[in-house]
Amino acid sequence: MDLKSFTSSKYQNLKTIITNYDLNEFIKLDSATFLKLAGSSLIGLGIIYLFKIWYSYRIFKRLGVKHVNYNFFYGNYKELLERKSNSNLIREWSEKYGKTYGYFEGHMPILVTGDLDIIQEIFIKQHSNFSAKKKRIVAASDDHPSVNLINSVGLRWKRMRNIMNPTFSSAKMRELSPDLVKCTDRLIEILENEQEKEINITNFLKRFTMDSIWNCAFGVDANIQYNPDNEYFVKCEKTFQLLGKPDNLPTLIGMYFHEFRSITFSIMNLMNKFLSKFIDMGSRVPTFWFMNRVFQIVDKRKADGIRKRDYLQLLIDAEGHDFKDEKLTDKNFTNFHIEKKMTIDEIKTNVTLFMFAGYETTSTMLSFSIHTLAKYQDQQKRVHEEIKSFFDSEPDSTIDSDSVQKLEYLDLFIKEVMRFYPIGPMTRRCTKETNVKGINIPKDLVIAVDTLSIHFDAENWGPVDPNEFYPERFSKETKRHPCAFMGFGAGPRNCIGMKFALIELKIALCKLILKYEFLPLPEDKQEVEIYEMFIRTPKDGVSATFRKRKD
Ligand code: HEM
Repeated sequence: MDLKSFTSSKYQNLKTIITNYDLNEFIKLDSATFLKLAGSSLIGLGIIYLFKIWYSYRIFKRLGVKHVNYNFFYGNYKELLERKSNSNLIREWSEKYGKTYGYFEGHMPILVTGDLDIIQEIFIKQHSNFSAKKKRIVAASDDHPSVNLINSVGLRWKRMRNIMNPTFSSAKMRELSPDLVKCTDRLIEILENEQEKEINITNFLKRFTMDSIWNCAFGVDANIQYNPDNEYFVKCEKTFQLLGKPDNLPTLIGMYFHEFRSITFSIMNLMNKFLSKFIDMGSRVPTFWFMNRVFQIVDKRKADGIRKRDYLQLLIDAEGHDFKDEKLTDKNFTNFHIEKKMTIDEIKTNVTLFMFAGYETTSTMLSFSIHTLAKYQDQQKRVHEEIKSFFDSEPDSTIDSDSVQKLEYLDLFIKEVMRFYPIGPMTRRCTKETNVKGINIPKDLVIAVDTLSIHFDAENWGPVDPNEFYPERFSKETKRHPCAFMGFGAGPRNCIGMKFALIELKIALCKLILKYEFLPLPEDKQEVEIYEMFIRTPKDGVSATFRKRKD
């Protein structure tokens, strides 16, 4: 008997007992008997929950898949929390257990895989059966009104993605390009005073990225780069530092009792609503400040009726009422009519997502790019030569979203940086039981991709040693597996902001490299220490010394 039928038969028995019980007798119970009854019910529930935990730990045995040794209740959290990078630990496990195996976060099983064919099945060929991602530690239920694109499931995800895809088209990028150039010019100007001394350039790149997002996504020019104490920057940066730290009760509940993640979220939401009546939550909790600020921008834009040609406007144009997503069934996504509409809650939560998904990722990739230019001086020379000769020989071309896309070597360089420094494991959650290459993946099982192993596997990236920085390996002539490069994920649910991120990176790098030369790194700065909370970032930022070019 499986767990579902076991629980259902127990439930039926309980129902019969309760139905046959005489209510008058129940009312007559004295308090001692009542306490006994309540106590035994609690013990009963505890036993059922313990049984559920025990049963969860057996999953990989049932699937015929190896798993990492675990402790009851903690699962593998002890090892995970001790490490600065989950990706590194997962890579070590892969060396020991093979390409596909399991581990446990608390008692939540995670199936890890570095097998490209399995990934292709899950991320591309059968993606509608894996239409969810791993839930955040404290997260709304899948059908909550405030769920955004990253956390949405099934047809709701499909509807939102259909609406949001055109907001990242080449035409849209052309419109956003002047703002990106403006923000880059500010960065160049500020760096002028920092020449010929070692600085932590990550701090400057972070402010640049945030400036770009406030301008391009929300239409707000908040003077972030010129003032390090700018409220917009400080509050948003704090939001990222606080997210997901395992030192508060809601996070601990979410980690060890993953079934209660949504309930914890709802309780926190209710508490926030209640407390907001008495205290200014925005001034105490940076995340609330940020959300409130963005929500005000949306409300004001709607109330004023002013139209802007930006990301937010496209979402506002898709506003609709009284529509429903069909439930995900066993057919694939293409058989459904999907409304191109979003509720106002969805608009707010998705415009906020631009910051959550685009800020740390882009500033981190920019930091790693600068580190690589300084570390590999021959690469810097090549990239510089290409940019210089392109813009010298095409005097009419200015640095914008179109021209930077014509620089072939710069493109290879950025991809190789992203191969070297992938942002971390990416996940899918199974939404319908599916057999993938002989493994019968049950509904709700989370699958995590071991990106680090894939990106450094000689089978995927040879013949030149994958530990060598070699951008030419990305040249069009060399055919690779479609899932070998996971820098922006894979399949229809890959990174929606990829085009925006690449253009931003390219505009910034073109301008920086044309103006400044990054000097070789001292011996002790050759390697960057990685820290991984949500994504793999340089722990203490990236150091750089640069000077104005004479040529
Ligand atoms: C260099 C910068 C960036 C990197 C390396 C990056 C990387 C990624 C990766 C690896 C994923 C997961 C893909 C998958 O699971 O298959 C992802 C998803 C996503 N990214 Fe990015 N990203 C970057 C910039 C951005 C920007 C600027 C935005 C702005 C909106 C953005 C928005 C998103 C969203 C919304 C998703 C979820 C898509 C979905 O679930 O449908 N990203 N990104």
